[in-house]
Amino acid sequence: MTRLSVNINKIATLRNSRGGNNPDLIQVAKDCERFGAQGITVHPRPDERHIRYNDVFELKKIVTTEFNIEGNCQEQKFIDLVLANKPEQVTLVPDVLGQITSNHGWDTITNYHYLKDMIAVFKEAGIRVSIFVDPIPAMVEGAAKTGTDRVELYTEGYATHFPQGKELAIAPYIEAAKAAQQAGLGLNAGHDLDLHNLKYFAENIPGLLEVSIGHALVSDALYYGLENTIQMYLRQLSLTDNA
Ligand SMILES: CC(=O)[C@@H](O)[C@H](O)COP(=O)(O)O
Ligand SMILES: NCC(=O)COP(=O)(O)O
Repeated sequence: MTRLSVNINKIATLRNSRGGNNPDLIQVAKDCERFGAQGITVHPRPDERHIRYNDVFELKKIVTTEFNIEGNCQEQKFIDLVLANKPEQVTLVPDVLGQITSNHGWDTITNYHYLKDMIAVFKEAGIRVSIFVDPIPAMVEGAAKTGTDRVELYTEGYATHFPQGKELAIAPYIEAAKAAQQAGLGLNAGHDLDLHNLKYFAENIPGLLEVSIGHALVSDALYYGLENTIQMYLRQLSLTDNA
């Protein structure tokens, strides 16, 4: 079954909005795991708008499932943070400063040499590496040459087009997933996955190992409660006969 990694960025957004420690990010991470989350994902950004660099050190002490740190390795502070905490996985995302959120994957062809060197640093430290890519087979094939362990398919396009036609929305992702399988890459996915579109995605994408979900899950938890929401997402994944 595809694993669910809960991205807790938006818990940190709420915490930071009042300057205190409510909600307590560390306690929420512990509870997410207790409620069934199979991983915790954070995406510390240079402006620390939500996850702070110090949060990562505290989370490393308590995460017992899989810790996935996402971010832009073009920032030395991010590299140092990951190497100091050695999470189970690092996901490299080509954000530029000031982006409201992540909105594109790596060009793994033009960035081949840079990614190959960067990935080697993290793998030398014993950290599994995933790189964020658009659902383009050539980008997946390019990723395979960099030595990465996995790719994470950027799923905003799927989520945006899903309501208009799920078959068309998922088509590029199936092709990209097949390219990952042919290249021997592990496959993750994330961004804007939610309770409406998750099951169809997971049951049609071959070899999907992990989804990381945050924004919609935390928003849903406002209505359904965090424990119930995590289990609703897990049910969407367990109901799928993963392709
Ligand atoms: C890489 C990606 O799509 C998400 O993991 C990202 O972490 C979302 O970041 P925000 O929570 O800052 O929108
Ligand atoms: N890598 C995707 C992620 O961690 C969460 O993305 P979102 O669900 O907040 O859009």
